[in-house]
Order: sequence, then structure tokens, then C-alpha cells
Amino acid sequence: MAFSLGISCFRSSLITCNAIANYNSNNIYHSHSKDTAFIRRAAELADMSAGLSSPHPNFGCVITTASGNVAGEGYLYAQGTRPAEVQAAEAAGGWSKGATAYLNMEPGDCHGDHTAVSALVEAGITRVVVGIRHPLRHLQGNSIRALRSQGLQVDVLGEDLQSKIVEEARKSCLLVNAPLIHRATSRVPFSTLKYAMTLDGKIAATTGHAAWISSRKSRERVFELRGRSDAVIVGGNTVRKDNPRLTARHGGGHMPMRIVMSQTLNLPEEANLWDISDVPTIVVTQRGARRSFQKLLASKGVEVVEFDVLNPREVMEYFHDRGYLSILWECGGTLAASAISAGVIHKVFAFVAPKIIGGKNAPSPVAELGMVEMSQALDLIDFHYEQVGPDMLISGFLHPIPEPTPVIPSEEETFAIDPTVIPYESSIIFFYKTWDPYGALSNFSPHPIQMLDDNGNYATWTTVEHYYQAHKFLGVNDPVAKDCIEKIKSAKSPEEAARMGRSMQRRHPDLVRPDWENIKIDVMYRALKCKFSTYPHLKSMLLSTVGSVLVEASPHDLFWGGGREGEGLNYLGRLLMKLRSEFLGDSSTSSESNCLAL
Ligand SMILES: NC(=O)C1=CN([C@@H]2O[C@H](COP(=O)(O)OP(=O)(O)OC[C@H]3O[C@@H](n4cnc5c(N)ncnc54)[C@H](OP(=O)(O)O)[C@@H]3O)[C@@H](O)[C@H]2O)C=CC1
Ligand SMILES: Nc1c(N[C@@H]2O[C@H](COP(=O)(O)O)[C@@H](O)[C@H]2O)[nH]c(=O)[nH]c1=O
Repeated sequence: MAFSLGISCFRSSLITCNAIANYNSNNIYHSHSKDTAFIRRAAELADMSAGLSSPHPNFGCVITTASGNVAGEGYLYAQGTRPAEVQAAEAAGGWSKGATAYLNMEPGDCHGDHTAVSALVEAGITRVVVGIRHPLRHLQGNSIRALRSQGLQVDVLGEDLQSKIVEEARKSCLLVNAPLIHRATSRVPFSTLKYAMTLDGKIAATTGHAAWISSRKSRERVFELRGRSDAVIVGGNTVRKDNPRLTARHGGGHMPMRIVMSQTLNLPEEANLWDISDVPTIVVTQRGARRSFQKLLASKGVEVVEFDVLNPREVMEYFHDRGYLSILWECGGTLAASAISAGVIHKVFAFVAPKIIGGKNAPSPVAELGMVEMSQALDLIDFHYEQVGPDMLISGFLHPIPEPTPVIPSEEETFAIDPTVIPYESSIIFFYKTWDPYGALSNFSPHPIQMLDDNGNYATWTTVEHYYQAHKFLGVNDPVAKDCIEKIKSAKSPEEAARMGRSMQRRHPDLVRPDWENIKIDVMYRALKCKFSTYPHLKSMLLSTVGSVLVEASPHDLFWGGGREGEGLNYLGRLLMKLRSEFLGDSSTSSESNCLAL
């Protein structure tokens, strides 16, 4: 079938085409080799839209005939456009009958229309090989189940197919959607630190002059990296020294937001970054810093966001909550060291130019990390070397890509908490973000509660999270604690309330009520009982989950959440299951006594 390779491989790298062609001509690979070669091709296709549109899940699909020829290919250009599977099936036409489809990732059926699944079924595909399950929990497994229920054979790498080469191919699928996997498993976006340095390890001359260290070709590569990111971030000093633009000048592609981190706000009044005609800029700063300068920035249309504590982790958590998937750090060594220390940098791209500038005080890419012995050095994982023009690009990971598959907690343990869960027949309901299915179980769901305060008056709390966070400081005889309660109470969002409560607790543990650790579960239970008593539809939803284990899928909160690997204590899930039992045990259960159930 000569049609296949000629048409389908024109966009692929030579290596992949050769691998497939070799397979066809020599037939030397066993079945895993064939499957993994096509899965890698699907991942390669999936990567094609990166940088063209705003980052989104990357999907690629390859359809092959029984004899191993490529009949059709496709990749998702952007969210909401025609799915990769639809395009591949159309390209394959009649050759789809009895064919195998290779998908780098399980399709996500966000809108309930099963477009990708239907396309494969209607095309007559009989086998589907999936690189990874969808990392978002409410979508995970749905399409695989739907395909299997239609009689298709579905093989998932690492589950139904296992070997060293399968693991390697699976890794390419994890890589192509690393930002989405991070979104599903951690509280911060996927961050890449990029810098250009001379052969003697300097990112600027002693004077601070840095234009340019790397070659034009390397800098064009940087434009492409920017286009693949949701935002580019620099520190105040880079703005002062370089007056950067930070735009992705790679030809009509996606433009990332620009973020400046500055504690002092001692920044120039005129700067390229304050020109927001092409793309917006956000300045994040310390609360109260140079209010007059903040006004000036606002008058230019630059958004200013104040933080109680301006550090890379808080800033990244904030941008995660704003929905950012991936961030490119193009700062100098000072901020880079701070970000690495905070554990928010996942990947490094270092362009090394074959030139020497010298200078005892010339800056280097990463400033003080507090390490004293070489044995403490951070080792890069999965590193890669590539020549770009005259420069060498070294890239690698500081942290492995997290495993997206959730670990299921033991059913016996759950039965002990809630006897309505029948061991071996239960299912798990994960909840986390309020927009997810069962998102209303989250403490961040927008359901105000009214609870009696110390003065015998009913006070309204915007969310359970507001109530919970503020109660850390209740009864403490200190004006700062009282002020903090009021601030948390009027926080615009539960995210903000949580940030305030947590950071105050970290910075001023002396202001937290002394009995907090003993009473926090009761405080939470009271608020939850009030919420679910106040809103009948929420109570019905909770009751509809009978028989299921409820797990708050928070990867970072190991007390209230289930943790990344099921290692969390899942106290929120436990309390909800306890409340469910209480509601079931007595249909006339009164509402929480301190609660004004509407
Ligand atoms: N070759 C390359 O790839 C690059 C080279 N450079 C060069 O590096 C030099 C600047 O490096 P450097 O001074 O390290 O600049 P940075 O970009 O690291 O900026 C440091 C500034 O970041 C702000 N900041 C805010 N929060 C924090 C925090 N938690 N930790 C640390 N910093 C924070 C502060 O700004 P503020 O003082 O306003 O409060 C601080 O002074 C310039 O000469 C520039 O040309 C810069 C980027 C890339
Ligand atoms: N000097 C240097 C880099 N410096 C980075 O690029 C920014 C300038 O971007 P722009 O104004 O958009 O061209 C600058 O502030 C710093 O973050 N990058 C590189 O790839 N190579 C280089 O040699």
C-alpha cells in the first residue's frame, strides 16, 4: 500500500518515517515495536499545534491498516476544533475498516457528545491503542469505557501493554501533555527556566549588558518556546537592565502574557512591557508597594496584583488558580534561584554560547541556593543535548512528570468510616475544582452559609472555605488576628481566603488559636453540615453518592485531601461521607444548630 507513507509522513521527522518504513520493509519489529512507533508518531502529531494556539490538551491520532501501513493522521489544532480522531478517520476513508487507531491520549469528552469516540466507532476501527489515560479525573477512563462498550479492543500503554519500549513510548505521551498533567496533579503550572549563558557561565557582562549571548537561531527558538507558554515571567531587575519585550515573534502564533515580579516596584515609568497593545502584562508585587506607581501602571492598562508574601510559590499557585498551564521563566539568577528553591521550576532550557566574557561579578544563571557541597547539586533528569546554530542547547527536568493515574485508597479503610460503602462494589468519586463533576462538594463551591457568631448574630460566609480559614484566628485577643478574620471574611474568592489564612498561619503561628489542631475537624464539620442543610439540591447530590468513596483530589493537602498518590488522609472526603451517613440515618436530621439554613 504505497499510499500510506507518502502522504502521511510528510510532516513527520525522518527518524519516525524511517522507523515505520523499516518496519514495513523488513518486518523486524515485534508487535510492541510497531505499536510504540505509531504511538510516538501520535505524540509527535499532538505536539504540532503547540505554539500556534493557546496551550491546551494536545491530541494526535494515527490510523493504520492490518498490515501496518498508515492510512490517516490528524491532530487537534485548538480546543473546540475538529478532533484528531475525526480528521484521521476522514483521511483514512475506507481503509479504517478493521484498522487500528493510535492515540497519544484518551480523548476528553467535555461536552458529552463523544465526537472522537463516535468517529472511531463509525469508521469501523476495531482496535485502539492509547498512550495515556486522560489526566483530568472526571474525564479519565470515560472514552476508554465507551470504546470498549462498543466492542473495540482498547490497549492502554503501561496497563494492557507492558515492556521497556512501551514505557519509553508512554513517556513521549506524558511529555507532550506535561502541562496538563501538572494541572491535574499539582497546584502550580508547569514551569520552565530558560537562560542563555556564555561558555564561562555568565548571563550578562559585569555591567549587566546581555544583548546578545545566544545566536539569532537560538533566540528564534526562544520565540517558539514563548509561543508554547501561557506566560513569560521576569524579575524587576531584568526589566530595569534589559527593557525586554518578551513577545513571541515566531510568526502569527500564540502570544503569552507577560508577568513581572517586583517587590519594590522601583521600575521605570516607560518600558516596553507597559505597552500592552499586542499582549497584556501583569505586575505582581508586595502588598502596599509604591501605590502611586501602581496607579501609573493601571493607567497604562497594566494589571497589578498584590501579594502579602511575594514568593514564587504563592505567585505560581495564584496563576494556577487563574487557569495557567505553563510558564516560561526568563529572569536573571536572583529570581531563578528563588524559584528553584521554592520547587516551582520543573524543566530547564540552557543555551550555551561558545564565547567567554569573564568578570568576577558578572551574573550567573542561578544565584544562591545555599548548597555547600557538590553532592547537593540538583541532577537533571532525562536531559537532552542539541546544537542550535553555534550554540548548545541543554535541556532536562528538575522533577519527574507526575504520574496521572490516581491510586485508589483501600476499601476496607473506607468501610470503617462509612458502612454504606460495600467493599469490592464501591466506586470512587474524586472532587476538587468546583467546575468538575461533583465540584459542589468542594469547600470552594459558591454556596454561602449563615452561622451564629460570638455575639449571637447570624453572619454570612461566602463559602465554607472562608468560614474555615477565618476560624483559625477566632478568639485570639490581638487586633491583627481580628483584622485578619475580617479580611478573610471579605476575601473576593475562596482561593483568596485560603491564601490569606494559610499565609497568615505560616507567618504568624502565634495568632492561630491554641486549640486549633483539636477543633479544626469540628469547625469544618459544622460548616459542611450547614452548607448541605441549607441547599436541598446539594443534600440530594451528596445522598446520590451513596455507595461511593468520596475523595478530595487535592494533590498537595495531605490532611483534607487524598494526596497525589492516595497518601493523603482525605479528611474532607471522610467528613462528607460521615455527613452522608448522618443524613441517611435520620431523615429529619436538624440543621446545624448554629446554622441559619435558608
Ligand atoms: N542571559 C539571559 O538569559 C538573561 C540575562 N539576564 C540578565 O540578568 C541580569 C539581571 O539578573 P537579576 O538581577 O538576577 O534579575 P532578576 O530577573 O532575577 O530579577 C531580580 C528581581 O526580581 C524581583 N523579585 C521579586 N520577588 C522576588 C523573589 N522572591 N526572589 C528574588 N527576586 C524577586 C526583585 O525585583 P525588585 O528589585 O524590583 O523588587 C529582584 O530584584 C541583567 O543583567 C539581565 O540582562 C536576565 C534574564 C535572562
Ligand atoms: N540575553 C539573552 C536573553 N535574555 C532574555 O531575553 C529578554 C529579551 O527579550 P526580547 O526583548 O523579547 O528580545 C531578556 O530580558 C532576557 O529575559 N535571551 C536569550 O535567549 N539570549 C540572550 O542572549
